[in-house]
Amino acid sequence: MDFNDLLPYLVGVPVLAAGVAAAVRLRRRPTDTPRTDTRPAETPPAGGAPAAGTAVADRPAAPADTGPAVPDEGPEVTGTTDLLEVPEDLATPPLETPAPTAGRLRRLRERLARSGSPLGTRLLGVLSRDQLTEDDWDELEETLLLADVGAGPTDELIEALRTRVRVEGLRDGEQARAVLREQLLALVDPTLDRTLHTTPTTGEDGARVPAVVLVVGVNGTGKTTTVGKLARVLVADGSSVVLGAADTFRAAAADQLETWGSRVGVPTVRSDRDGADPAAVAFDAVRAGVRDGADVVLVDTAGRLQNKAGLMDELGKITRVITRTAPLSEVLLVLDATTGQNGLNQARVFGEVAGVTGIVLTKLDGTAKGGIVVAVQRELGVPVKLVGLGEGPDDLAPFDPEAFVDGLLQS
Ligand SMILES: Nc1nc2c(ncn2[C@@H]2O[C@H](COP(=O)(O)OP(=O)(O)OP(=O)(O)O)[C@@H](O)[C@H]2O)c(=O)[nH]1
Repeated sequence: MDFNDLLPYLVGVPVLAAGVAAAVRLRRRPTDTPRTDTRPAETPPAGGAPAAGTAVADRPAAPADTGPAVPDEGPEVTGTTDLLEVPEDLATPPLETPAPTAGRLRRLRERLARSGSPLGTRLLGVLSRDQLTEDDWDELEETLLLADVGAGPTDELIEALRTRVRVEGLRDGEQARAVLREQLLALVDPTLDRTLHTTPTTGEDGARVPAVVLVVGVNGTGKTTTVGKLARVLVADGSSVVLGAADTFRAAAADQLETWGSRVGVPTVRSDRDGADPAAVAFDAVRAGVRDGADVVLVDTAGRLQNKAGLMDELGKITRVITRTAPLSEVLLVLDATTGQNGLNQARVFGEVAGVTGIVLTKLDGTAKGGIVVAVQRELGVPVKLVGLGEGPDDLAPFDPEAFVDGLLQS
């Protein structure tokens, strides 16, 4: 799906329809209490036995005790998720209507203006001077490096600008702006495919399989918030969504996710046991998505592991367990735009272990250092697909290179 195609005419009807459908699904298999499984966390179930006592709810529900971890290898794990009965008066909360995504990136202008003089404006200030001296070129270079553009892309841009100034000359500010805009755009690379793959596929047996989006990144970068915002975007687009709260490290993360989902009628598969096996939750979420005929399953993860080997183990296991049921459509790496070089180091590690297909750059509203967009794309060789522009529920925008560069060059 291309978010830029998001239909401005989307209003409450599809949202309400999705919400009602979610509520109906929740009541399809009522049980009096959540299933309880008291087996120890690391004991693999006997062949084909349930993997985890995870629960599905579209609002915070009674804690479900979590069963054992999903065996990484071994017998196939069969349907495991129990559904909680939702009391009638709670089952139909008022649903919100997410804002259309078209044009959201325009908000970047005002957010960037609040967080200081954007990179493009500072560059333009130097480039518009009469007769550029070597000191001016040094200043341009320093500005780019301080904005986290990275050494390689900075050299490229300076070289391209020097050539254009030499060949064309810069007559006035307007021309300087046009040249800078063109060169910044080339650096951000409008040719990269930024489509977010969220279309269901058909399995070998002909069955419909939801698109599965795995969201990874270190803690605090905004993963859970991004999953919640993305669910809203998808619902606005008319897709049915299931959330998987595989960030089992922080119990509140599941509550947070469930709250995001319930606001737009999207169910959340979760465990309330701290430290439950994240792969078990991810597995159950995907199975719930298949069973309910969902279009997309979004899986939130913890990313707290201190070393690369641990991270590789955990993400590897989650991936293997998910792909027993459905292929991964996207692995989105969430990065905090304000963390600069540190964020790049994280990106490198996740890029190596997680097979990242797209980057979500959050907190772009909190920095005028837009250069991180360029640096991280170069570092990982994958495009920035979405950007976070604030803490509001609809502050997630599809990344559009032109709108981004225009935001940087605002006067
Ligand atoms: N300003 C701003 N804040 C954001 C943005 N995205 C997320 N946040 C905030 O960042 C904080 C951390 O977000 P979470 O979604 O909890 O981060 P997380 O990566 O899931 O964290 P863990 O669950 O601890 O791993 C929250 O206060 C969010 O509101 C954004 O685009 N802009």
